Amino acid sequence: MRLLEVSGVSVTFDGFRAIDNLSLAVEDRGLRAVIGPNGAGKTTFMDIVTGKTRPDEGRVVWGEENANLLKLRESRIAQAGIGRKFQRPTVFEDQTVRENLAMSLKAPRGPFAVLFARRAEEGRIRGIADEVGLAGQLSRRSGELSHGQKQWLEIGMLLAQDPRLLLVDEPAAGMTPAEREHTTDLLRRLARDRAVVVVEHDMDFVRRLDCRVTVLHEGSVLAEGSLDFVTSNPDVIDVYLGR
Ligand SMILES: Nc1ncnc2c1ncn2[C@@H]1O[C@H](COP(=O)(O)OP(=O)(O)OP(=O)(O)O)[C@@H](O)[C@H]1O
Repeated sequence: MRLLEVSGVSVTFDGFRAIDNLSLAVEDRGLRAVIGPNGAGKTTFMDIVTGKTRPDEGRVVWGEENANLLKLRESRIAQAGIGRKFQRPTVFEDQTVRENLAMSLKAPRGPFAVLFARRAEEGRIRGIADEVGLAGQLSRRSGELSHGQKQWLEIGMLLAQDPRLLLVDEPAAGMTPAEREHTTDLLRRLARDRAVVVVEHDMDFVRRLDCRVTVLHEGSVLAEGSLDFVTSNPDVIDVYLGR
């Protein structure tokens, strides 16, 4: 099923067209990599989807009901199921891994929910920690984690909100080879039952993701397909790889 559809979107900053008639669709499951040269519009694309930037024209529709995301505030879009992972981790360093995850879980409502909430919450926290590979780190102060572990914790914090679409900005940056491998496995696993869109510069990392690739250039889609397909496209070689 089609989860997100961006069509004919344009954004102009001070007369400069950062996004130019961009159309791009994302299915409800699976991984997608978005690549492209500096200034291609990758960050602005994510800003539009998350409601941070409003386009001048075009449509952005979401979910079964084709909800118009352009009418929703940022907080509403997050609640609708779009989670965004920025490049630098923003975990609470003085809190433990468990406390960081607990804060991100949806607050249970109602008097009966509260009675059972603690045990259920611990189960969720353990489940998420397991999923991102931090099961042995729950009691550690987050500030002591490695850079990669902080990134995984932040992904865990997003998972606590059950997103249907995860937008992940340059996850491999600053990671050791072992951390990259773990991150690739994690993203691929997460994409089994949700949509995961990864913006990434590192071609080796993209290759290991082994997924459909969208190449952006000057604010629109230049090519789309497997990595081998797009990297053999002469236009892509010209604007991105050949330099
Ligand atoms: N708020 C803004 N005001 C003015 N220009 C902007 C603004 N945001 C982005 N731009 C410009 O829009 C273009 C697209 O930027 P964007 O950050 O989306 O590209 P990118 O593909 O993410 O690049 P990078 O790979 O360097 O992160 C760039 O030329 C940038 O300078």
